[in-house]
Amino acid sequence: MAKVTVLGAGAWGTAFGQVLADAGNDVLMWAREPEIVESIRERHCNEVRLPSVAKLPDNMTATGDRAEAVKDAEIIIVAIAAQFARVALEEFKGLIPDKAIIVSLMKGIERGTGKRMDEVVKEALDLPDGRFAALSGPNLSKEVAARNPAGAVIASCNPYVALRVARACQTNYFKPFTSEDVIGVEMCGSMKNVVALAVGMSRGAGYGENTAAMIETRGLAELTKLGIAAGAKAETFAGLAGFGDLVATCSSPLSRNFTFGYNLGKGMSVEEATQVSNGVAEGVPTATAVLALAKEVGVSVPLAAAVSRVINDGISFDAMMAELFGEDITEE
Ligand SMILES: NC(=O)C1=CN([C@@H]2O[C@H](COP(=O)(O)OP(=O)(O)OC[C@H]3O[C@@H](n4cnc5c(N)ncnc54)[C@H](OP(=O)(O)O)[C@@H]3O)[C@@H](O)[C@H]2O)C=CC1
Ligand SMILES: O=C(CO)COP(=O)(O)O
Repeated sequence: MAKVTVLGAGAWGTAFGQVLADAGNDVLMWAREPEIVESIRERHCNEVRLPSVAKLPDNMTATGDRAEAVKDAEIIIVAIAAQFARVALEEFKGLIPDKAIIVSLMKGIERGTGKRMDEVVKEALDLPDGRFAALSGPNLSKEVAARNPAGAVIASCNPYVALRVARACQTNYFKPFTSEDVIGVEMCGSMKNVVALAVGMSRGAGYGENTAAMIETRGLAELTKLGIAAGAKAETFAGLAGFGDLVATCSSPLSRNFTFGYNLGKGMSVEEATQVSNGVAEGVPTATAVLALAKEVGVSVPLAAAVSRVINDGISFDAMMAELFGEDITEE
């Protein structure tokens, strides 16, 4: 078993920390707020970000000190809101042990650069490809925290790294699979959030299964096309990180993206929906960020463009659908 550090004690960082602790690792959480550090270290809970868990495992503790957090770590998990990953990780540059493996749990595209989280993490830490892995899948944090059976994909260009991470997080309720398709796993995780926003909007606007199914299907086609153009493998989009996570995120009120979309569909503004959100809705910045990436690789992303119109220009869901439908008849 390994010494594992989790950077970011949000809902998913904490729930995944528990998976790692259940798998027998020594888990050290790093958080920037003293009250979260104190709550995990002294009372074995995270009342702020994961109140559904009454007691975290005893082999899980926390620190607010960056150097202490990573100094002995063999595996370092990054679970920070995607738009802040670069700035947060730059503070750890130079502190990370030479052989440590870095695993990203984040699902987003960086605004301003259009970069995936694998690119952001490697740039921020000056990390070689072979020490990086991305973990993604249908993993609603509250369900994983309740130890409901779940699966995920761990992707790395280095198969030994993927296997090492998989072994470190395998439990009787968490089933990891490995992959070499880092780009595919990253693209699935970030783009499904944009689709979940749109499905949430349709539900909030009062529409039923046909509308949701159309958005999910066309959304999967769009993210597959974009992902392949960015260098991903087609089969990844039919797997846990792709279709699997799309289904979970687009169907559950536990998803912050679905809920954020639902509130927009009911008529809230972006500001109002942000205020009532209980965690980061990564699809909001990603919907716009992905447009830069799509332009760069020459792929049209009508759904992401439409969602970004709702977010940036405040058009309604009905207006968004009217724009998406258009008048042209095209091949599916
Ligand atoms: N929740 C889920 O079900 C799942 C989430 N994910 C992904 O994991 C990532 C994290 O999600 P989750 O934990 O749920 O999100 P939360 O909103 O619960 O937590 C976000 C985390 O990011 C930290 N953070 C934000 N800004 C900074 C900063 N400038 N410096 C340092 N830390 C910062 C927050 O710290 P602070 O508390 O101080 O704000 C917090 O620990 C996201 O990319 C998400 O898409 C993936 C799978 C499942
Ligand atoms: O990624 C997730 C489930 O796999 C969590 O989705 P939200 O970030 O929308 O809560």
